[in-house]
Parts: sequence; structure tokens; C-alpha cells
Amino acid sequence: MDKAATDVREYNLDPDSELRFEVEFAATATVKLLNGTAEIFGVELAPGNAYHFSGKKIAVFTWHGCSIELSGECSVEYTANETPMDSYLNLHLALEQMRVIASQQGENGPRVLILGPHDVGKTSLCKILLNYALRQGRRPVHVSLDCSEGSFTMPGTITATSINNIIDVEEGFGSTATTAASMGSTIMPLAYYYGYQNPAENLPLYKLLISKLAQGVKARSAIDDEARVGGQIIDTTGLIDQVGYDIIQHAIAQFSVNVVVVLGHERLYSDMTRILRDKPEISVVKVAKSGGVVERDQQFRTQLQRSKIQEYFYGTAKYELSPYSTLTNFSDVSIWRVGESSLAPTSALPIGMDRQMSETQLVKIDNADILLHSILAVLNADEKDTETTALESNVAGFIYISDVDDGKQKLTVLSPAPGKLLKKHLLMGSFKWMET
Ligand SMILES: Nc1ncnc2c1ncn2[C@@H]1O[C@H](COP(=O)(O)OP(=O)(O)OP(=O)(O)O)[C@@H](O)[C@H]1O
Repeated sequence: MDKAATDVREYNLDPDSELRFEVEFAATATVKLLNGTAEIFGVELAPGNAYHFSGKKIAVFTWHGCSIELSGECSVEYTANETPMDSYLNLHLALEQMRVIASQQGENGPRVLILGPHDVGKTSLCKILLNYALRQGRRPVHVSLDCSEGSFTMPGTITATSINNIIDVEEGFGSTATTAASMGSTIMPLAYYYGYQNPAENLPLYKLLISKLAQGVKARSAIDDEARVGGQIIDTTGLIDQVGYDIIQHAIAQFSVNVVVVLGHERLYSDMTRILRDKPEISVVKVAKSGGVVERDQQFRTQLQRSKIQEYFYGTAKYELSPYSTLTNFSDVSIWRVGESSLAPTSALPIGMDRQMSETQLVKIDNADILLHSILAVLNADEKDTETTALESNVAGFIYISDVDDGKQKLTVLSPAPGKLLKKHLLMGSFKWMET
């Protein structure tokens, strides 16, 4: 039922059913659990607490039945008795079994790669598996290779985050690193800036950064028993074409994946079982897509990216932030972008190799003009780092160029932290933003 209601509605849900609703960015809806038990993507709701949502598509699921109060404006709201939650719980229980064995035998916990086309519920399944693991006292690592959404940080980023606290119900993965840090939370992702929303735009770079991220995750698992046993839940973007298969195989090798979960796509499942048939150590499982998963058009995704960027600098309604605006000399920083213009026509290399190298090489930006309204990643690189080493640095944070004075060669920089920029190497991707 499509509905644009603003009054208070009460729903009595049977066991194993869910209330699904969608809220526009400009609207807010509020959910309250009146009695019974319920969860949102694996996070249990506290009875009587009011949870507010804007720009979200949500399912409130109950295992044992409950009453829920919903108020505010929803563009869609309905209840559903058919959900795949049983199979998601079974998957969690199998992973938990692997963690028990890993803990007893001093081995690594499960490394789980979640695959499927766009909008099948991959991120939602990741949240459910992470929250269930957390509720059992585990500390899994959430890896997001989904560069269009950016999970804990900016769009264009791939991240690994040790999940120590239940994911915020209202924000989802929305709380960015700075937002979270200001809350005193321990959520500090290891992040690499890829800078585009589609992995195919610069495949060599995307694969290089996956390797760096995997090295970081493995290094952490080697010294942190809880992270080792908790394992990794790896979210991906829709990878169902040839380029996608290349990325999947690369990710499997780099993260030593041992469980591949295919969501709602028969051909992908059968291709994965065929491709991985000589690797008996890797289990390939398929799970059904939830009927509640909503397709999001490009307009919604762009809006989502914009609100992620806005949140990074200004926080959320719950945790507001005040960013700092400072003037920086263009000559005091090294601003880079990856690739394409470095295709040297005089190169002695064969054309294919030439291109591959240029796509993972930094090119210095010598014209301040093109920086206007750009998001730049502040790289964790030393001043002495060069174009070859800086690219492999992870990200310390992000800044936004709100103004460029071409004559004076000065940049107006919006930053979540006060004072001068501590790092000099900045990386530009394809994301632009206008403050609203
Ligand atoms: N059971 C459900 N009921 C209502 N909404 C849902 C349900 N499951 C997922 N959603 C919503 O559907 C949308 C798409 O889900 P999700 O982000 O998990 O898909 P995805 O496969 O990760 O997408 P992407 O193409 O970005 O990788 C999200 O807004 C999510 O909140």
C-alpha cells in the first residue's frame, strides 16, 4: 500500500514478519516498539525508544511478534509475512560455528564475500550478519568494497572497519569516521580513496587498493585475536559482468575468502560454483533476496552520496559538527589525481602496459581552477613521499574546496578539524559537491 500518512499508526506483527517503510530525504518517520521484540537489520530495538528516519528504506522484523507505532510521513509502508530471515539466521549460525572452531584451533574466522547485482540487499545482509555476530560477543571486521556508497566514510572510498559497537539503527553505516570520532566511538575505518563510483572506471587502481586494504586487514588479524576470530564480512557493489568477475577473483585471493555468498542471482551462483570448483576450501552458498529490497535510481543514489558528504562535514541531526574554513596556499600542498592525462605519447612501453601503468600513477594538478567544489582525500603520506608511494597511502580524512582564488593562488578549504593541514598530499577523485 502506498501511503503518505502523517498520523500515528499501530501495527501488530505476527512472528517472522516485518513492517517495511520508505521515507523521503525531506521527510521524517518515527518508529517505537510498544511491546514484544523487534530488530532493524539485526539491531534490536529498545522498547519505548523513538527512532527517527529520513531518506531511508527500512524493515522492522520480529522473530516472536510485536506491536509497533509508526508516525510521520512515509512514501510507502506495508507489512510482509514472507522474509528470507530464516536463511540469513542459518547463514549466521554456520559462520558462528566457524568462529568457534577458529577460536579453539587458533585459526582465522570466516572471510565472507557477499555478491549479487545492484539492489538485492547485499549491504543489508552485511549489517544483519555483523550485528548478529556482535550480539554473540564477536568483533568482526566489516570490509566495504562498495565505492558508490562509501559505508562509514565518503563515497569513492573502500574501507575496513572493526565493528565493536552495534551499528546505529538510525544512521545505518551513515555515521562517518569524523562523526563517530566526535562521539567518542572507536569506529575508525582503514580507508583508501579510489575516487570514482564505478570500479570499471579505473580497474587497475581499484584492484591495487583492494590489495592494500587486504594487507591492512591481515596485519590487524595477525595481532588482534578478536579481529582474527571474528573474521570479515565483505560487501561489494554489483559485480556481474566480466570486469566484475575479475574483481571477485582478485578479492577472493587477496582476502583469502573462504565463504562466497550469492544473493538472488542464479547465473552468478552457477558461475561462481564453476569458477571455484577447484578450490574445495571455498564454500559457495546462495541465499534468497528479500521481497522488501527497494531499487534505488541514480537520482536517489546521487542524493545519498550528497547527504553522506554533508554528514561528513556537518554531522547528523543527532551529532552536529561545525567544520572549519581556512585559507591555504596552492603552493603549500601537493594535489594529485590518478592517471589518464599521464598517458605519455612518447612512452616506449607497449600501449596496453602504458595505459595500465598510467592508471595507477599520480599526476600533479597544476591548475587550481579545476579544484573548485572538489572533495579531496588527505593522504596519510609523508612529505617526502612521491607520486609512486603516495597513492598507496591510506586516508587520514577529507576536505572540501569551497573557493579558489586563481589570482592569489589560494584555496578556501572546509575541514572537520581546525588549523593548518597536517598532511600535504591530497588526492582528487571525480566527486564534486555544492554546499546547500
Ligand atoms: N526487507 C527490507 N525491507 C525494506 N527495505 C529494505 C529491505 N532490505 C533492504 N532494504 C532497503 O533496500 C535498499 C537496497 O538494499 P541494499 O543497500 O542492502 O542493497 P545492495 O544490494 O547492497 O545495493 P547496491 O546496489 O548499492 O550494492 C536499501 O535502501 C535498504 O535499506
